[in-house]
Amino acid sequence: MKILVSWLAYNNDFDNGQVNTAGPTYNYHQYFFEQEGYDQHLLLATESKEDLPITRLKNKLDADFPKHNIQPKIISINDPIDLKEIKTKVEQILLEYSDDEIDIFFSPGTSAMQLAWYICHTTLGLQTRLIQLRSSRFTDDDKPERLFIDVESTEIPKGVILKQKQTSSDTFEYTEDYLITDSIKPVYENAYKVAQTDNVTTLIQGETGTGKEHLARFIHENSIRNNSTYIPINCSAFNDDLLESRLFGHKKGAFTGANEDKEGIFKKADGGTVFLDEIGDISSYMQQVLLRVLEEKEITPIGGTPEKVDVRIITASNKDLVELCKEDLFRWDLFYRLNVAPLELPSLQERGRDEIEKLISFFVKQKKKTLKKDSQLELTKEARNLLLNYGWAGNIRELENLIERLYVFSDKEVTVEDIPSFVKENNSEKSLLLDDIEKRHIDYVMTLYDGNQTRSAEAMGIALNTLKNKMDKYGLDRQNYLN
Ligand SMILES: Nc1ncnc2c1ncn2[C@@H]1O[C@H](COP(=O)(O)OP(=O)(O)OP(=O)(O)O)[C@@H](O)[C@H]1O
Repeated sequence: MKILVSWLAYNNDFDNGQVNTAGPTYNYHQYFFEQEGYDQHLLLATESKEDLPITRLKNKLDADFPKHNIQPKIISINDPIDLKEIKTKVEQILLEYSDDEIDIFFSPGTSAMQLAWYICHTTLGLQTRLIQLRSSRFTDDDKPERLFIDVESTEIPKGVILKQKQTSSDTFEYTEDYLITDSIKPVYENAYKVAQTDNVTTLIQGETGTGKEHLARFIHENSIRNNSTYIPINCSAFNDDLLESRLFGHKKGAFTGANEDKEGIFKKADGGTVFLDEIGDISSYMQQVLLRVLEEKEITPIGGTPEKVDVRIITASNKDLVELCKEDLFRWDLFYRLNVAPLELPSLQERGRDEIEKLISFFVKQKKKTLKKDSQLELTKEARNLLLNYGWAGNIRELENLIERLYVFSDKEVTVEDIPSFVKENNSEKSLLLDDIEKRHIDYVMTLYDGNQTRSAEAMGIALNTLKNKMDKYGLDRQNYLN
């Protein structure tokens, strides 16, 4: 079936109490309903005084377009600008048509109603399209123009509930535990938005040590669950039996050694957040169990009966889950359920030297405090360069650990001798000549900006001509960087 759904436009669909034939609903029927071949128009109105107008509008449409199937539906809404209430109601309606093609006529309604459409379109994973009309007053041919609102929808679990924000500020606050540099600012900004939307499952992807757990905790702390429990668990550390028991608990006597009832993490975190790290490593059996938990919102302790839980689930993986799905090692349906709000953290290499430098300074200051040192470490230029040229396969964690190690083993001034040999060995393959470093850096930045010399020069803080001259000098060809 092909359905059109829209709200009654209480002001614009009427003119002095009469149906406005230039109004959005009438216009839609006049110009687009038959052309699109709809089977039904679900015309929504809120209770109270709108029941009369909706009948009037339906009668007029029935008379002028007898073939059009119009189904008025009164929806009980206490407050037409209460987003949470409206969203819950329209979500239920849309889910009734989950097998159908649904065109949402976006224009009529309050802004909360429009926002509810938008959220449903982007999060419910249904076959919806958002449509608005440009009034004939603004078109060349005296006919309204139909426009599709181009936003990607994602395939995600049904029943996402937006809880209204309870924090007072619109953006997150920085604390001294975080360093949010340019490249990860957008990730944290998105994570903040994710945090404001309750019950949305998040998948954080990124190499080991890039800060996935850090980000998961940030989401919990900025969510309405921040006063409840947050429990992280590394799924790869357990076999199936142990993981199942850790997550869902067990009853006394469920297996040898189960001498008493034991609560699982999901129960302990009821009302809070569970962070499942290394989710790509769980077996197909556990994938199936987890999928059921996500679908039913209930857990079954080993040897027990199902129990409802209210837990926000954040997951992370340093493996590419799409690749795992393609290789049949991970279930697509579970992937879609987890990947409702994907977040990806870049590696230190991708973040570049500038940010590595900032992270070094950040941890030098932070560790002075946490390790209760009297004086702050200072790195000689050569020592610092060694760190900047290192590969950092272990990302932020490796960098943080190294600064701690330097605090333990070095005097106030850190020289090349203090830098561990694995860092120096990694560096020795690369020349430390300034020209070579500059060449490598230009190569890196040009790759980052796909050969765009203007942006690369800007990023490096040099003139475009200077960049061109240097590229000539080092024999770097712009063509090689174009995609
Ligand atoms: N934005 C940040 N600011 C300051 N420190 C950070 C930031 N992100 C991560 N860290 C620190 O880096 C270390 C590694 O981070 P985290 O444990 O979150 O990485 P991870 O990606 O979860 O690692 P793994 O894949 O091994 O589980 C932690 O000690 C964390 O405190």
